[in-house]
Amino acid sequence: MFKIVELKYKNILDIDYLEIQGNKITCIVGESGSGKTTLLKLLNKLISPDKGEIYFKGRALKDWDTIEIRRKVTMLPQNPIIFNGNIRDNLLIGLKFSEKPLVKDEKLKEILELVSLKKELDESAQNLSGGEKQRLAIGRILLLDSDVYLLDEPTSALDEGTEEKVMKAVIEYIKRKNKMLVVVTHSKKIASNFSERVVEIFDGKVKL
Ligand SMILES: Nc1ncnc2c1ncn2[C@@H]1O[C@H](COP(=O)(O)OP(=O)(O)OP(=O)(O)O)[C@@H](O)[C@H]1O
Repeated sequence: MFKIVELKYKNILDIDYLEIQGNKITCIVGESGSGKTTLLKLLNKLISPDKGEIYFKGRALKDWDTIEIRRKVTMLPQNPIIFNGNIRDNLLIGLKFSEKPLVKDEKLKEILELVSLKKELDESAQNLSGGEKQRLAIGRILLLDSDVYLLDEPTSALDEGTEEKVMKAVIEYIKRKNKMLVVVTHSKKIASNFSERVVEIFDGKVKL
């Protein structure tokens, strides 16, 4: 679904060729500062390559309308924003921003259960723990029903058991809906247990 050809971005990334298939769960691993987040931002057209081309569904990203691409490809940043208001507001805000139809509480409760967040929709989101906020943010983007999800260390604040449970549920959900998933993770366990392909970035290059 993504194809990267002779890409250079500042002195951060230098990728000769990389294909990321749509029907596989892909994990991106590599040491801190190697360029993983930068790669996700390029795929989401938040930044553009200095040289080379990225293709999405066979068409160069530069030829895609930015708004169209963001509707299809959703990136969850490492430190997602939690807005003032309650859990319901925080789940619905992504749909509001992207002008998609809102959903009923029943659906919101389903999503909370999926991300193992045992909280009421009326509870304030500001008091949630770091790991709970991460799960709320995962729930928020799952509601968007995008074609592709790019998750940047989505479960880094969770204990190992919860991390596994949440990743398993998210992956099942994404597979069931035929979506594409790319996850940046530091967890070797997540990469080995859940990914169908591991891409290692080392000093801005894809390690072969
Ligand atoms: N806009 C920018 N301008 C200059 N340097 C940048 C920019 N963005 C990131 N960098 C640098 O590029 C390198 C790669 O950053 P990136 O965030 O992609 O790494 P990462 O692999 O995701 O790291 P981590 O695992 O710590 O999140 C880092 O050295 C970072 O400081």
